[in-house]
Amino acid sequence: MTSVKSNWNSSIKDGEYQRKESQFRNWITPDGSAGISGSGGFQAEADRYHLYVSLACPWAHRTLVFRQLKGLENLISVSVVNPDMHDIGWSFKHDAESAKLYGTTGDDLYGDEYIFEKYLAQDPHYTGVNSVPVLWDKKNKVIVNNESSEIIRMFNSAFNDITGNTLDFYPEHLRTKIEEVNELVYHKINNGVYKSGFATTQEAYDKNVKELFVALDEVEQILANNRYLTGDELTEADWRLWVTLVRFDSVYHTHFKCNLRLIEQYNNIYNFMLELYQMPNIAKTVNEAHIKRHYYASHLSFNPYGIVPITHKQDWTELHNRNKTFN
Ligand SMILES: N[C@@H](CCC(=O)N[C@@H](CS)C(=O)NCC(=O)O)C(=O)O
Repeated sequence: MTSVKSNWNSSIKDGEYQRKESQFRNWITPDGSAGISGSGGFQAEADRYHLYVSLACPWAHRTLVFRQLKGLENLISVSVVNPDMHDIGWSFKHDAESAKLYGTTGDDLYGDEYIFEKYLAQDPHYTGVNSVPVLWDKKNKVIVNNESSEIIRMFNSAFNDITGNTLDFYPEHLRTKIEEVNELVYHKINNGVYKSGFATTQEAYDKNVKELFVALDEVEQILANNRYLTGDELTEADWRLWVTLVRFDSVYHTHFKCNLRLIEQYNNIYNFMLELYQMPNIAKTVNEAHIKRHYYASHLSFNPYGIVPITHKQDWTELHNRNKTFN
């Protein structure tokens, strides 16, 4: 059928997981001028752009969160892949049951079967990673961008004139601080859980899992003294951490062997997680069944029977203590 291979095993070097660079780096801008990278021609418009996501993927999750925060729900449409990802990557397998359980939609725009078809449509010789999220231009039928850290920055400001939503999660005066926190959170936590879980040597696992928990201790301390990671304003840095937190106790702790502690055991981090979860329209971006099914049933080399464990229930709607601590 295809020579496309989508497998985390192909990204291992010296026992350690190496995340590959995203290749499509165009920017949507208010007037269609070129952004920080890539080419111009992608003007912010209602109903022109589309997101392809998995609800399991923390990187894709960031883009869904920003779609909500910035009031883009009616402007940017979404398709959700099937949680099971095997050799040829994300599929659009979809029926009434998967829709109900995992929120799948199929490729409701083009009827493709796999995500890789989007990439091959851009370049029949494409050999990069067939990842989600994909930000798609419905007008020109091209991929705009497949790097979530950039997609959230576009969403943060490019559509402001259309939506009138001027909330700013990357404010000028906090940028240095945000970048500093992102650096720690990305390498040691967001990607740290993957580097722990995908390690194929004891050394690589030991190193990464230790660094992960040192970083979590550091974050716990920051959140003891500050409501949010960069002070008293909620920024992209917080949301970038949060997508990993909501997957931690049910997946990373067990599946990726990040089991020194649960997030529930960190007073500040856990309450911070609850506070963000309870913000308007955010809870609906979390699909626990899709998350668990993806990780446990897709990485069969280290969970060969694809058994999805029961994980103990947490009530994320319970009262958090952040208002009391910081008023
Ligand atoms: N740099 C990308 C990373 C996205 C990514 O790694 N997505 C994973 C799912 S969590 C994926 O689709 N992987 C497919 C593959 O590795 O073949 C971003 O942040 O947007």
